[in-house]
Amino acid sequence: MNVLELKDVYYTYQTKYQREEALKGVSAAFEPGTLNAIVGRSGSGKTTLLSLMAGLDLPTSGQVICEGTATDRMRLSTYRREKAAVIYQSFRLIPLLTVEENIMYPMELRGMKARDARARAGELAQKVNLSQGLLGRFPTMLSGGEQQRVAIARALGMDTKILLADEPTGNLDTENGWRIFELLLELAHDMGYCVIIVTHDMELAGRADRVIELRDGRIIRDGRAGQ
Ligand SMILES: Nc1ncnc2c1ncn2[C@@H]1O[C@H](COP(=O)(O)OP(=O)(O)OP(=O)(O)O)[C@@H](O)[C@H]1O
Repeated sequence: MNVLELKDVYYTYQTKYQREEALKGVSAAFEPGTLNAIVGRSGSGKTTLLSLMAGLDLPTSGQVICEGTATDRMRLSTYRREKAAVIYQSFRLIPLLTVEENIMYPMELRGMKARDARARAGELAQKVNLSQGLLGRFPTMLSGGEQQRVAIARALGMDTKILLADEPTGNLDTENGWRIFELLLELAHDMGYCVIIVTHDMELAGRADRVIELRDGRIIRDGRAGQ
């Protein structure tokens, strides 16, 4: 069963002076329990595609369908809150909040009581292998790999089935990059998340369950790693 489906998706950036067709008829379906890598050279449309799956905008034509409902049939803010959590290359943690508060933040926004959110934050920290001793620190007092784990724990607190990540290892050294990739793989295989990452790292992509390659806004390869 698909959790997310792209149906003939087109996206055009229209500025005052020019028109850029970034996606030209992209179709694909994504299943829970899988890690999918989107690759392609610079400007091929990867970030644009991820943005549509994240509900930041609607396709110019075509549909992004999540669990049977197209994003143009729901409020995008609801979609973003309930359906797809995003992890960024630059972590995007809130510097004035502690690690624990960063993880709690989206849960509290959803109306969870502070006590429950704190307990859940502790569980999620454990899930992403962040030691409890780090919970009281501020993000700047952590390594890049640790900060990305906090960002992943925060995303898990959104309770979505879809996890999107734009270059999640892009700011990390090779070893930490692999560790984060392995964590994402575990979240897909052991916890059933549908994980979709954009990456320039072909070695990492080769370990994903599936690799989708874009060129000039079209899919030119879609298959299991190594095919
Ligand atoms: N805000 C924008 N306004 C106009 N054109 C844009 C905008 N953002 C992206 N584009 C264009 O859309 C196309 C796809 O861009 P996109 O950022 O999706 O590619 P990408 O594969 O993620 O590239 P990179 O690997 O360099 O991040 C490119 O031709 C780009 O110049």
